Amino acid sequence: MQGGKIDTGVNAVKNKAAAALGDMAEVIKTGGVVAPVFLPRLATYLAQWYLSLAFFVIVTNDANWKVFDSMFQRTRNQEIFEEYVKHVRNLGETLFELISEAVGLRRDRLKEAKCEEGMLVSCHYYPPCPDNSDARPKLGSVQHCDPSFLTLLLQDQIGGLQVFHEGNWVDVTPLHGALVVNVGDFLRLMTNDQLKSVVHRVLVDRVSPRLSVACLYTATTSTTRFGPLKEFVSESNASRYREITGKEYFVHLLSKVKDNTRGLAEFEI
Ligand SMILES: O=C(O)CCC(=O)C(=O)O
Ligand SMILES: [Fe+2]
Repeated sequence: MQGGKIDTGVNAVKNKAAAALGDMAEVIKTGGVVAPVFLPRLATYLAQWYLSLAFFVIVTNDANWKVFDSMFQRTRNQEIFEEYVKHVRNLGETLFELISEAVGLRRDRLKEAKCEEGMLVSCHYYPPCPDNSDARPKLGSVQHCDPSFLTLLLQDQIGGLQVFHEGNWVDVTPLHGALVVNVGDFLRLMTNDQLKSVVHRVLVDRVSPRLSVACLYTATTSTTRFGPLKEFVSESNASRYREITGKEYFVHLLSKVKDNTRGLAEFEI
């Protein structure tokens, strides 16, 4: 993806996020498919005076674009958003092909298995938190694995994203013009644990607000059943998960607001 496109996306989001978030309540009332899935979870964890907002839009087909219409006509941000998502989808297609080959599958196998169909675009605005009265990390997003096959994340230059690696929280330092790509729970399920979903969280800055746009390839609205692909199951390597629909996974996830680092555990055999 060209750096210019990403810059355009970041700037558009920076300029318009506050307005879009301001309209969020109305969009939720009128939009139908907007799913503020993280809000209860964030509310549970945020410091008492600290508030983080996120809005979620499912982009699966033309009908759902109506939600973008309703949101971005107000903010005149629609074109840039659509263009950004188009570029992310192009990149995503290539990534799914590369990942398929990397795990020994046919190039188009993950596409064929419908990993690319649904997308959840999650725009985050994290206000700063100047409180240093104690040493506890100030969380903008609690630790979690993504409810996705794959997530393509655009973060601004503030930093704060961390992944849990070998017992430590490691900073994912922003790299100008780069997207962060991470494996989510659904790809872990499909590959029968060959690919692992990554545990991550977001710390807020003391001074500056932070913005990010996460595009999650996911199965939110799908009635399709997903389970370990037959290529990853054999006599010596039994299926570790039962088949689930996206809906089942999300219902379970929302019931576990305090800990979704192992959202898949529920579906283990
Ligand atoms: O804001 C970020 O950098 C990460 C957001 C995130 O983890 C998510 O949307 O799942
Ligand atoms: Fe995430």
